[in-house]
Amino acid sequence: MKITIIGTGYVGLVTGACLAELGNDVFCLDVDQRKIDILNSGGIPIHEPGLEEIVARNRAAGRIQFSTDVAASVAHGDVQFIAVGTPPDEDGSADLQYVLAAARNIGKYMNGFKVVVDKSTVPVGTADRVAAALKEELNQRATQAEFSVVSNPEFLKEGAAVEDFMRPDRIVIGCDSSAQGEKARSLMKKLYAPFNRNHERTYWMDVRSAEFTKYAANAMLATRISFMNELANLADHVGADIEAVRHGIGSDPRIGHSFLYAGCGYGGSCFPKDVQALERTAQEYGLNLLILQAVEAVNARQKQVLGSKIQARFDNQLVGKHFAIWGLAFKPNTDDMRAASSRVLIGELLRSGATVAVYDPVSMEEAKRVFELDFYDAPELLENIRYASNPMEALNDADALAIVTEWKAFRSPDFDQVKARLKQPVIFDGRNLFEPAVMNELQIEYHGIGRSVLTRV
Ligand SMILES: NC(=O)C1=CN([C@@H]2O[C@H](COP(=O)(O)OP(=O)(O)OC[C@H]3O[C@@H](n4cnc5c(N)ncnc54)[C@H](O)[C@@H]3O)[C@@H](O)[C@H]2O)C=CC1
Ligand SMILES: O=C(O)[C@H]1O[C@H](OP(=O)(O)OP(=O)(O)OC[C@H]2O[C@@H](n3ccc(=O)[nH]c3=O)[C@H](O)[C@@H]2O)[C@H](O)[C@@H](O)[C@@H]1O
Repeated sequence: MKITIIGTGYVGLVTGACLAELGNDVFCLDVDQRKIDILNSGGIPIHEPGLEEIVARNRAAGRIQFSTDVAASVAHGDVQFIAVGTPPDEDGSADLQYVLAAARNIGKYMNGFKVVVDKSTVPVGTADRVAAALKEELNQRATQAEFSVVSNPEFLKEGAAVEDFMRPDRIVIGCDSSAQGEKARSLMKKLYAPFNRNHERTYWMDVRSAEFTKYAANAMLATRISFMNELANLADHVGADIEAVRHGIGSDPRIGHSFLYAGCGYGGSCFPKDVQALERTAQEYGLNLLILQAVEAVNARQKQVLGSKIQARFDNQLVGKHFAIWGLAFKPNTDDMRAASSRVLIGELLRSGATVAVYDPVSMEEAKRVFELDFYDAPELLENIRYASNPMEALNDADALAIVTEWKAFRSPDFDQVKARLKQPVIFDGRNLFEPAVMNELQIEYHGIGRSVLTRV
């Protein structure tokens, strides 16, 4: 099938590469010449396990091409996927300017029937706006060409994007019931057939429900995390261990084990923005989503939890103190630092007069870019960040270690070395990687999230 993907970011590039891998003829369009140049020279602009190999294999086989040529991209695909960003606007609502610009571009050049697929996460009602933008462009050209706008939200996770796309839990497709909608449905059915032959994992629904499903999923996951984080903070006070509680409740199949990990808050490009956008949608209809307001507030507080624990442990005297930080990305297996908890912690430490040595397996370059933005008002503080060459080296002469991201490489360190390098053996663990009892035996002072068991040496 001939497919065009508009936007070659995380979602667009993974979608394009995976669809090419299944034998489709894929045209990837982006407005960012730099990204297209990287892709055309054999590189990939993001860190995503397994993606580079798939892109290289399909490029060599001539099944995927990258370009900034809008007319050629519209001419290419019978199915046009819109996978551009939908960042938060100033009021938290989803900014649709890129989605609508992509739609207008399709309308400017299309001559025959096109299925236009909203892959981006977009508020309920966006498909109607995309259809209106297409019509407007067609009217301006006095051209009549048929189309159908389909909602096919994406549920992949960064760091596991290829695996998630290739082996989806579910495929949600929203089509309308017009003749064009039926035509679109049969094309989408054909396109997704290799993923689930009997379509046992495809959920067909109306367009608005499909749009809503995406926000409902992210909002539910964010809610579980904030709920557990709030309980973890209570566990710290009452002397319970949130990890034991997590196992205890997760074994109830009505609750399940996934996404119940307490930590130093959720980040990334999606949960924060999608929770906010859903709240704004509700406000447009005069409704307040009270649970989601609390989810956001709890998460904002949770991102400060490591900083607060460190302040308390050092009696609010951080001037001249030095901390090692393991993990900068918002989660493992990505270099993405959007809304990462590390940024809140490092902001707190530096602005309180401390210095830090940071280490992340892949986000070191991204960190330099991001910290310039975070400390635009106090650039002298950038001098107080040292970029370590490996996790152990980051520990040298630090007053404590703080762990923000649960990279595998941090899970079984040589604790003798950890103790030898730190000034004193103190660990603040924002992802509950270690067992308090083991830390106790090792004579390491351990501050987890909701683990209550605290040992002082
Ligand atoms: N990142 C993720 O894990 C997931 C993201 N999503 C959603 O997918 C959408 C895309 O997200 P990402 O891929 O992370 O964004 P991204 O920011 O990585 O990529 C978007 C790309 O679109 C390009 N672009 C913008 N306007 C364009 C236009 N008119 N024509 C062609 N290209 C254009 C940009 O240059 C950029 O390369 C968002 O709505 C997001 O919420 C959904 C599921 C997972
Ligand atoms: O819409 C999106 O873009 C995507 O958002 C999330 O994916 P992602 O943001 O890549 O990462 P997650 O693995 O969901 O983690 C998000 C944040 O939650 C935190 N988290 C996750 C799970 C948990 O139990 N506890 C917890 O604190 C992680 O550390 C991370 O900061 C969803 O999991 C995807 O299904 C969805 O497609």
